[in-house]
Order: sequence, then C-alpha cells, then structure tokens
Amino acid sequence: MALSLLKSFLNPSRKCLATKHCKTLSNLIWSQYGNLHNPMYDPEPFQVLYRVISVESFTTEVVKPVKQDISSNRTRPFITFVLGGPGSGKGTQCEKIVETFGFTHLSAGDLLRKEISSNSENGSTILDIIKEGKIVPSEITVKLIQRAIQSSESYKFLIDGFPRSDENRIAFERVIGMEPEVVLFFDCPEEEMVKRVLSRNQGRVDDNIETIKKRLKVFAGSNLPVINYYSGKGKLRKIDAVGTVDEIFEKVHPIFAAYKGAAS
Ligand SMILES: Nc1ncnc2c1ncn2[C@@H]1O[C@H](COP(=O)(O)OP(=O)(O)OP(=O)(O)O)[C@@H](O)[C@H]1O
Ligand SMILES: Nc1ccn([C@H]2C[C@H](O)[C@@H](COP(=O)(O)O)O2)c(=O)n1
Ligand SMILES: [Mg+2]
Repeated sequence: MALSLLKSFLNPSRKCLATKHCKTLSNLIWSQYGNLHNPMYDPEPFQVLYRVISVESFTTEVVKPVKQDISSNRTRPFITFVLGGPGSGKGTQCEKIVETFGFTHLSAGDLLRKEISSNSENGSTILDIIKEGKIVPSEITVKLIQRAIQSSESYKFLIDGFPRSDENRIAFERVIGMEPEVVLFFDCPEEEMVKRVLSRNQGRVDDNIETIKKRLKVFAGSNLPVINYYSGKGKLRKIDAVGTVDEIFEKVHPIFAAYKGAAS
C-alpha cells in the first residue's frame, strides 16, 4: 500500500510535488525503508534520495533516480551510535571520524545545549535536567535528532551520546524507524573520566564533581543496559578508551575502514 503510494508520487508525469506530499513521502521513506540495504556500499544513490527529502518541493528530474534506487534496495542512512561515560572521549573521537571518513557528527548533548542557548520553550527544563545529570525526555531529544538528520544532506551520521537509556533507544526506533549499523562504546575507567571532565574547561554547567558523580550513576543505571542490548545484537564495538587520542583512533579506524565507500 505504502509502496504503491510512493510510486504514484514518483510518477514522471508530475511536474512538481507539493510540500504536503514531500512530507508524506519523507515519512514513508523513513518508515517503510528502514531496513534497506546498507548505503555505505554504494553511497551515491542515497545522496540523490536525501536531496529529495530535504527540499520543500521538487521536480521529477530529481525524483526519477530515487525510484531506481528504491527498487534496487540501496537507500537508507548509515547510523552509528557513539556511547561511553562522561569524558570517555566520544566527542574527541567523533571529530577524528568526521575528518577521516566524512561522517556528520550529531551530539545529542550539543543539540540540547543549543536548545538552551536559543531560549526555546523547552530550554529551561533541559537546563535543569542537565544540571542534575539526568536524562532529558526522549521526545525532546529524538525530535532534535530527527530535525538534524532531515536537514542534513549527509547519509552517514555519528549520533554521539545517544541513546542514553532504553527509553531513548525505543523512541528513536519508533520515530526514526531505523536501527544503527554499528554502536561504538568507549570503555573508560571512572577515575580517568572524572579527571578528563574536570580538566575540560569548556564552561559546561555539568562539568563539576557533584554533577559528574550523578552522571556516572545514570550512565551505569541507564546507559549500560543499552550497551548490553546492542552487544546482544552483535552491533557493539567496544574500544578501550585509555591511551592517547591517536592511539584510540587507531582502534576506531578499522571499524569504519571495513565499510567500502565510507572513506573518501
Ligand atoms: N584519549 C584522551 N586522553 C586524554 N584526554 C582526552 C582523551 N580523549 C579526550 N580527552 C579530553 O577529555 C575531555 C573529555 O573528552 P570528550 O569531550 O571527547 O568526552 P565525551 O565522551 O564527549 O564527554 P561528554 O559525555 O561529557 O560529552 C576533553 O577535554 C578532551 O580533550
Ligand atoms: N541522549 C541524551 C544525551 C544527553 N543528555 C543530556 C544529559 C547529559 O548529561 C547532557 C550532556 O550530554 P553529553 O554532552 O555529555 O553527551 O545532556 C540527555 O539527556 N540525553
Ligand atoms: Mg561529548
């Protein structure tokens, strides 16, 4: 049913699709094609598809190649979740992965901090939760991630610091309709994480010893179950996060190099 609707949208006789169709098309693609073939093996077609999702209206010239790509089952974003305790080095390693493999880095914490600084309606709620080292309701965080993915032209994403809980994970699956290909877990002793966070000096409201202790408890209670979940699914890549930044990246590199088409 959804497929025939999608095909009718892609009918070459249409000159242009209205915004409402574009939105429906976007939702359809995300919900119906979440289990398509891995685009990292052939990244080009997805770029075409993604352009279609991200514009408000478009012509059939842009649409045509998408139909071919959908029928050949090669269209969906490549999602990597990047997990680890506070200060384990997630953001630092994400920067290196972006430089080397051209991923788009979406840090859930950064998206939430942007919401605070833009004085959005949820800003003060988010700030209070972050100060307490707790987890922001999934509907807020997933919406921010969804918006960031949909407004990007990229097809490969590092989602850093998410999912922080089973609730986060389930909300992502429900709203985005996809699962990650790979989940990185930076495994770092608490003592080292505390040392790194306390010397970070980025003016974060949660980089103080009281909040760090709470964040470590939340990590053990809520994030470890997510890590175990992905381990059970064979998607987890656990990395010993002790050592220099370059030494750790040497362990990260082969994970992405294994995907043909990732390095550019
Ligand atoms: N391998 C490393 N050795 C020493 N310091 C590091 C290493 N990796 C990162 N750092 C430093 O530790 C601090 C925390 O790193 P980073 O911000 O990448 O952690 P994070 O996992 O993203 O933390 P958070 O969850 O709090 O955002 C930063 O100041 C960073 O420069
Ligand atoms: N999925 C998430 C990610 C982050 N937060 C909040 C709570 C964290 O302590 C804070 C900072 O995140 P970080 O930059 O350390 O990844 O942001 C959340 O509630 N849910
Ligand atoms: Mg970070």
